[in-house]
Amino acid sequence: MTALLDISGLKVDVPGRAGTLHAIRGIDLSIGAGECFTIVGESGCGKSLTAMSVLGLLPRAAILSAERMSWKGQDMRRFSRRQWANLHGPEIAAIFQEPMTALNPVLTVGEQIIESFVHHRLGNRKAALARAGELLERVGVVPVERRLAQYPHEMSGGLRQRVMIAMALMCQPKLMIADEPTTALDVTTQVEILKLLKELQAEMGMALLLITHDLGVVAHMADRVAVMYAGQIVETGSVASVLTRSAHPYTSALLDCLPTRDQPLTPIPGVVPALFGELEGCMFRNRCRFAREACADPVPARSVGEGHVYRCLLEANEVAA
Ligand SMILES: Nc1ncnc2c1ncn2[C@@H]1O[C@H](COP(=O)(O)OP(=O)(O)OP(=O)(O)O)[C@@H](O)[C@H]1O
Repeated sequence: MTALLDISGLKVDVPGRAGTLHAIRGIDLSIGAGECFTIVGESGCGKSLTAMSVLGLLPRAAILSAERMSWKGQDMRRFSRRQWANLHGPEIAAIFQEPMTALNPVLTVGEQIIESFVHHRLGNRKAALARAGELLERVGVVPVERRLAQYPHEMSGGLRQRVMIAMALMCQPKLMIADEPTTALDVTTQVEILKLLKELQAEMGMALLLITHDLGVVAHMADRVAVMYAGQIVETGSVASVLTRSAHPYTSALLDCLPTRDQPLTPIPGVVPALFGELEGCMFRNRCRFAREACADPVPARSVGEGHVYRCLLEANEVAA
């Protein structure tokens, strides 16, 4: 299968007063048509900057480099402003944690939802409104006529996120990036929105890059997963393999801290190290119960089998043992 998105050796540095932050440190990522790929990890590990890199929307100060970064075979590193603009909507669309920041408070939902369809000349205003109506109906923002005339603040958080989803689907993107799309919502609404996203992904045949800090979400939604820690992918593979045969102590620790009925959420002790200066060896070693001296040296990538890869000195079955 040819990948839609194919990235290798992606790095993002953010220079600042305290020095240069090495926020993303050489990650590889490939997403095929129609698949659901998740990136999971704790706050600050670089998930959002990865999404922003793919969208060409990094903060101005950030410096991106990559050995390869291609969209359907085209080199994204050489994209002009116009090419990025052409990508947003018909190729890649995105939804974020807080829809209110993405929606314009002074425009009606109707005005905003048709904007990219009209901008990309996919049809006139009437065709755009017809498509918006169909999509709003599909995502459950009804009655459509009334909703189109409303302003974002007149809707609940869950409804606003549904509007964002409909808006992202207007130009039939090949890939939807959903960055923590349900984190700001209550638990019941979270489940509904995730279910909706999964259904729409199948109906529209689009790929989904879902960013989350929740391995439970990964288990329900994804085909493949990349576990990120301190700007690197420490383990990746099919969800079935990574969740049942986790080989990296960080993945295993994330799985152990999932809340259950009898056990409340238990955080992983310790904190993510600051990503400044020379960074050698495994970044998880200061929190890892298996850490040894050699963990301060560069860590090779090892295979568990069938595309399941991890970066650790331990043998694949040692974490579970
Ligand atoms: N605009 C920015 N300027 C400076 N540093 C930034 C900027 N955006 C992100 N960073 C830093 O880059 C690192 C990665 O941030 P990122 O937002 O990608 O993490 P994340 O995994 O998405 O976390 P969260 O789940 O909290 O959003 C963090 O250390 C963060 O402080």
